[in-house]
Amino acid sequence: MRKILAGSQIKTLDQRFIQAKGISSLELMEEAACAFVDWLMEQSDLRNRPVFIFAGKGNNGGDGMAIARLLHTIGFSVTLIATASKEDSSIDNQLNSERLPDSLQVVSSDSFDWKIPVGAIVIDALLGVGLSYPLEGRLLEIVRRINEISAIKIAVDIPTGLPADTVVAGEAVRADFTVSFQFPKLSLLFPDHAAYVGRLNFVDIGISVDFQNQLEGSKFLLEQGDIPALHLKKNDFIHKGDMGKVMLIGGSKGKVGAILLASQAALRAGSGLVYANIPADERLTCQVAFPEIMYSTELVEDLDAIGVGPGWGTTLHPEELSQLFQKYAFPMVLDADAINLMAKYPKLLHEIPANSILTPHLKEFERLVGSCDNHSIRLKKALELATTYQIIVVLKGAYTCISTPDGNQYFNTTGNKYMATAGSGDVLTGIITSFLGQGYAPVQAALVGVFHHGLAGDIAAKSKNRGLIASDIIRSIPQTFIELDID
Ligand SMILES: NC(=O)C1=CN([C@@H]2O[C@H](COP(=O)(O)OP(=O)(O)OC[C@H]3O[C@@H](n4cnc5c(N)ncnc54)[C@H](OP(=O)(O)O)[C@@H]3O)[C@@H](O)[C@H]2O)[C@@H](O)CC1
Ligand SMILES: [K+]
Repeated sequence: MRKILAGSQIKTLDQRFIQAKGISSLELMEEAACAFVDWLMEQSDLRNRPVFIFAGKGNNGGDGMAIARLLHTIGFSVTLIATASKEDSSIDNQLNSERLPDSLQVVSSDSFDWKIPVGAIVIDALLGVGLSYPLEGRLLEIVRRINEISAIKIAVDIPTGLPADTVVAGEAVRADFTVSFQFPKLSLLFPDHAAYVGRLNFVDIGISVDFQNQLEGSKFLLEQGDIPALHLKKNDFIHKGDMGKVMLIGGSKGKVGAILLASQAALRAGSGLVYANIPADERLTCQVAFPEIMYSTELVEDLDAIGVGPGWGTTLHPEELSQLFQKYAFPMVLDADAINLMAKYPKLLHEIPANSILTPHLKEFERLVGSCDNHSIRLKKALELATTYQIIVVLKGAYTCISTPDGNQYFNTTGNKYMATAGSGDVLTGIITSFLGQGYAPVQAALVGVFHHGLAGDIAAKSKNRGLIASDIIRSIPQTFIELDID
């Protein structure tokens, strides 16, 4: 699993890597520039446009110079706008400046006329992870102008002005695309930075995951390649009892749909037996509509896992949750109104069975821990919640973050904006409950559940776009197992 390194660690890693490989930092920069250009060439709608590259004084600027040379060589019309004098620039920046062919147009930012045609590409190579204070003066002016013009803006490594690990203070480049080298930087995953980062892409510059993982860190990116190893193997002799007997609890009158979505999702994720705990007078209709689900108004015995909360109602007595904690003293999934109930009666937090999985969206989370000014604070509080109560906190949203009792945080890479639709969270509750019931360790159930949920949403979004509804996610769950080659 890829570690998310701090901005300050990237230089160390860089140096260790070039030493171990016996290459120069200039060669690594060339690798990065090539990876950027390869990415650009793969975007068919971005080809054949004039390119304006703004280069700063550090190695991000050096990347910009190398990119300018490569694009010029393959026939792009390139203008390079340099913001620093050669003497002020980093060594590799200077070396790349010397490599620029005479035929490439280079202008100083002080004399640049800002005549950038609509539809042109603007490449931001002003500053990278070396940013050490908020933008000011001339550089701030340049960034403001870049943000005003109507062009396709692509940030190299990180939009200029964004710190690698914390929330932006002041201004930053508002990119349409960010092409980041090798390591995910934490701040690129913050919802606060959506308008700066645009569409995020990682490109490989040859530094292996093993190499990255030699550095300290407790934050990880959860990617497709990580998932198969997290799955339990099922042999050909299993029966439905081996696939877990689970119950979804919630679904008050008028909100039964929430529990039906969760129950169907649990079945589609592989559960052997699924009970939906719903009001008695809703039973008949539901039974006809969804015959694979079993219905009960009682708390069924011998369950392997439960998921509590979707559509449960907002007028519950804390005893109702306390009773579940005592009866089923195993890790369980707690969502929606179960979380709202804990926010109302915080003493319930002390009673949660260890390793239970809470799946709040941002608002539910803030009801629980108090309001947070930004995502950096939210992430800190999520980790605190997980370690204090020895639970797993799944903070839902883009790059859903899973905080674990041992202090790790995992950021999911599947999912899309079209999944922000009614019932999407209920589906996630069903999927995680299903994996818990199948015998997955709670952290595994959360990681795998979040990934499959997002992947099902990605598959559904291909044909449904903004018309995607929660049932489309459920229908796509089986395809996720096929795509990941999980039998
Ligand atoms: N392994 C990798 O990932 C690879 C990384 N590569 C690339 O290197 C980039 C990192 O390069 P970098 O360290 O030279 O930092 P970068 O941001 O270009 O400039 C730092 C300079 O800016 C200055 N400065 C700081 N804040 C400022 C401000 N607000 N306003 C004005 N100036 C400010 C700062 O001054 P100082 O803080 O020292 O006073 C220093 O002089 C990385 O993002 C990637 O693009 C690839 O080439 C190869 C592989
Ligand atoms: K940049």
